[in-house]
Amino acid sequence: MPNLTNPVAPQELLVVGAALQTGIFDILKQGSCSLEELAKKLDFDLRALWTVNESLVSLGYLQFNSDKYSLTSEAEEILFNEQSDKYVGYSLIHTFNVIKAWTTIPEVLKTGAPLERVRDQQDIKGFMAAMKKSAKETSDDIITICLRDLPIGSKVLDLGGGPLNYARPFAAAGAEVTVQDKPEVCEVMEKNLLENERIKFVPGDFTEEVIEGQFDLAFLGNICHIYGPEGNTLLFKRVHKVLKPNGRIAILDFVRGVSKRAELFAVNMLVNTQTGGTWTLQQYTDWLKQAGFDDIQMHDIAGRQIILARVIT
Ligand SMILES: C[S@@+](CC[C@H](N)C(=O)[O-])C[C@H]1O[C@@H](n2cnc3c(N)ncnc32)[C@H](O)[C@@H]1O
Repeated sequence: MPNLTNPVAPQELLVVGAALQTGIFDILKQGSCSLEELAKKLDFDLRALWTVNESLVSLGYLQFNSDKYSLTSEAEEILFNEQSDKYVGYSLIHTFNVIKAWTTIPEVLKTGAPLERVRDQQDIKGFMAAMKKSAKETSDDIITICLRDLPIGSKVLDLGGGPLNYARPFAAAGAEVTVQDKPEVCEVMEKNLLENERIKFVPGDFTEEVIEGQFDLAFLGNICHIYGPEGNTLLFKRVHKVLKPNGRIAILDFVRGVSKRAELFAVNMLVNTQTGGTWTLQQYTDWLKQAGFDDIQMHDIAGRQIILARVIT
């Protein structure tokens, strides 16, 4: 019986995460395969694949009938049925990658820098799915707070908004949304836009430049934890330049000293980024003021904080 929440079985998470990351489940979703067919499609070692597959059979994710492996109905539900309460889907790849990264803490403690890792398309898919899952329950409240008192049709810049978790509800609320994200993310996510969605993708690294414009609101959702004090101050200054007089900046993140998750989440940033971490309200206030913002307010939404500030005119 699959049980991904069983805390005494991290091995289950690791073997299922690896099978999802490497595409074993994706191929079996298309139809059943013999060991040899599956090994050929994925270019895998037979003994290794047999060992992993048999462990997945014992855990209830795969079944083996008439010399072929296929997904069990429970695995289909957990991994592929977005309507199910049990759905975990590709976000599991992200969990798998987080675990891999956290095992490097001993090395990172010595060097202070994350270990080099190459991320493939499957990793990006996993990351996007995890972001979607975490935004699902809170996006409506966040959009309401951000757009409060702004006119319908406001221009919104969503920095790092590639996963579309907030861009979509902003657009549905009547805003005209521009998303700036990394080119590789834009390439994957632009294909998911629906016809007539008022969202424009602009590929580009915002640590180099922020797209020009005159925006009513700049939304920085879960990006300030990726960068350090210097990077965030610079980013806020760049954002200030592309906002209208009286324009608003909204920062969504775990604020250190307020969110119960901030300290532990900072470890994830330690093992994955050069300068990232979680920051206090005082730090955000100082950086925002240095960049020319004032009227700073903070709201709590389900354990995350949203900080709003206004361009001083
Ligand atoms: C943690 S995700 C947050 C996604 C979304 N804003 C949300 O809150 O669900 C960070 C996003 O910022 C993007 N990002 C990070 N650094 C960036 C940079 N320097 N330039 C452009 N995009 C960046 C990533 O590609 C990713 O899509």
